[in-house]
Amino acid sequence: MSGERGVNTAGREPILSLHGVHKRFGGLHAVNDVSFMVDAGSIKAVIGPNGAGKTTLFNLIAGNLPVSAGTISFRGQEIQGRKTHQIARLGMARTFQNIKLFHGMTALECVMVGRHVQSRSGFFAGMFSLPLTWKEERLIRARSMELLELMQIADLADTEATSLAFGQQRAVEMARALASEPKLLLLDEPAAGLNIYETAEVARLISAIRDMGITVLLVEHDMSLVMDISDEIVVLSFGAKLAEDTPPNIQQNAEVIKIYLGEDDAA
Ligand SMILES: Nc1ncnc2c1ncn2[C@@H]1O[C@H](COP(=O)(O)OP(=O)(O)OP(=O)(O)O)[C@@H](O)[C@H]1O
Repeated sequence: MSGERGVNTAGREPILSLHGVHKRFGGLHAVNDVSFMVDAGSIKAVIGPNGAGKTTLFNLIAGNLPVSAGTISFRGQEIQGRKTHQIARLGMARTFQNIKLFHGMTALECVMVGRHVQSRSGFFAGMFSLPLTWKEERLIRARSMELLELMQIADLADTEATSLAFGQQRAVEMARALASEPKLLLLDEPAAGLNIYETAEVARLISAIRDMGITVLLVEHDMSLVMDISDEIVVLSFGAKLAEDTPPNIQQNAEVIKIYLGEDDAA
């Protein structure tokens, strides 16, 4: 098959494919006929001005919202219409634009809850504190500590998560998402609210996650982060796909430049 708009799709191995995806909220067409693929092992970014439909698209992919039309295939299975926990069990994890950590839990405990999705006792045991076997508990704790080490916050394992600095909370959230051992990680604005040093650290972490063999799809406003780490970029404008290409080509795309220059907070 030949590629569309600058991207060669021949011989690709998508882990995620969207075909003709629509989302309407009453009269508002928030996502309008969006199609693209995410190659296994790649980092792909979705960018676009405020209100372009990026978060809505993430919510459709992760099952937080039902699609109005179209298909979403993940690891060879159509997932539109499935529940979030069913999609999570297929190997998808996500973080949220607004960090969602549990009050009263340490950083380590937050990551361990993420791990319960994969444990034999399962997600509900994690949520309702049903007893895990001693062996399961020990393995989950050890793996969760490894993830905190990967995120370079192992020394904060016993600190209450919501009392951590913002950048550290993002690292906990990424570790929690990784704890379910996803094949695809969705990151919704991982650099939002971070300073340039924390953003550089997040860029390093995302590349490290990809190097672990995990595919990454991210929504992000920080253009230098997106251009640095992405293999490909999808640009949304008013819910529709405006462009899909490599970072150098997106930077030179006249239509993309136009929508960003027309925006007050263009990067
Ligand atoms: N639950 C909802 N009900 C009605 N309208 C919604 C809902 N969620 C999003 N929208 C609208 O859909 C459009 C797309 O919103 P969305 O949050 O997906 O954009 P975005 O690209 O993620 O924006 P931002 O960069 O500001 O986060 C906006 O006009 C928004 O107001």
